[in-house]
Amino acid sequence: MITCADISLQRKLYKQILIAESDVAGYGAFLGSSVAYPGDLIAEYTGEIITEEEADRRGRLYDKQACSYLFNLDEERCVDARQFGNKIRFANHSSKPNCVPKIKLVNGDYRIGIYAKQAIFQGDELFFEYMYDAHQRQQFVNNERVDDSEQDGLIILKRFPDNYILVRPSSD
Ligand SMILES: C[S@@+](CC[C@H](N)C(=O)[O-])C[C@H]1O[C@@H](n2cnc3c(N)ncnc32)[C@H](O)[C@@H]1O
Repeated sequence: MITCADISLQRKLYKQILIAESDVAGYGAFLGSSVAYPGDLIAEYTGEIITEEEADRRGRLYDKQACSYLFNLDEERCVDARQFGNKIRFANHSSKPNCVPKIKLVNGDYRIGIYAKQAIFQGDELFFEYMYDAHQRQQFVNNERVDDSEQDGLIILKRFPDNYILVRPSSD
């Protein structure tokens, strides 16, 4: 569902996010700020806006690698965060997530805000529910992620050396 913009997305009032090894799969995104309250904007899911056709083409490749950064914007367009996304693309899937994505119309553009569903504390891993197909959902359920050297984190991290912090903060 598309809803109207909120000020926090318009003003890019994002929380700090850290990347570290996930508790469930590969790398994950963790809250670096002290706390996020329900409804707070955490981050914006950014990337390349591509057509459904291109998403299908890339999706077949990503399926083979069992690692996808595609996010369906609407029936015709998709956001691919693999090459040009930001840290929130490392957020993993959960059926009981602490975050929820919302598509907002901001100054005529559709943007994807990732919002806190509940109170989230510094060092907590961030999850949202992916809207992938049944086959991929089953892979998550079975935890059948196949490792791929290009998607294992390090190559991507080298491409964006300034954007990533590989130390998980202590939650003490
Ligand atoms: C957007 S990436 C998330 C970051 C990823 N963990 C990484 O290291 O690059 C999405 C991919 O992470 C993996 N993934 C995400 N959530 C998962 C889960 N709950 N169980 C198993 N694999 C998951 C799948 O391979 C999925 O295609």
